[in-house]
Amino acid sequence: MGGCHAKPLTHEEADGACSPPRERPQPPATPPRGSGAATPAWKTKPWASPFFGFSTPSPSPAHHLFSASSPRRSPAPSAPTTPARRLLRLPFPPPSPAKHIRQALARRHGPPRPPIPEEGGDVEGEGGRGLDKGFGFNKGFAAKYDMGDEVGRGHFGYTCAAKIKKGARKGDAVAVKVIPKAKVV
Ligand SMILES: Nc1ncnc2c1ncn2[C@@H]1O[C@H](COP(=O)(O)OP(=O)(O)OP(=O)(O)O)[C@@H](O)[C@H]1O
Repeated sequence: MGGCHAKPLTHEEADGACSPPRERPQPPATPPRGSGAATPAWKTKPWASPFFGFSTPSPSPAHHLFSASSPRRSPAPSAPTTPARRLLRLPFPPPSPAKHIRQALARRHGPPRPPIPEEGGDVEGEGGRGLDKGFGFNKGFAAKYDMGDEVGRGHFGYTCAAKIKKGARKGDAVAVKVIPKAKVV
């Protein structure tokens, strides 16, 4: 008959009195050295250590991290993964976010505008009037414009009144801004 005692018990007494007898874990039997035919225990038992002569009766939790069948090492193809884990598996860094920014800007501002057509150096301005880009004294400027008096000055140059000599707008009064080359650097 078992019963609990107040005095300290020896291991044998305690095992028999308060708990069912336990079996001590026995290390797996390993063949004696030199027998030759036996395979090492660490090759057949995944929890056996190749570095130590003994093995634990139950596998270590760390065993799952390193075994070939571990889901940490070879996850199943259908296993759910987090986005961060997917990024880590990419062979190259993720593409630049500039592409997404460009797409967002295109959605907001619409498609890129076509370039303004230029014909003979004239560009259609907001009012529909041609803006003469053929400026410069070296490209027939004197043949095209009849320069008048200076009407004002700015930081970069001065402005003169002029009249168009040729073309459909012949006789129109325009203002010609003259910028010295020294200011155009
Ligand atoms: N179309 C025009 N008709 C009459 N006067 C003009 C015209 N354009 C310019 N002016 C006169 O010429 C002056 C200088 O004009 P400009 O365009 O060079 O000024 P600004 O832009 O201040 O100069 P900057 O760009 O060199 O600093 C103006 O203050 C104005 O009095």
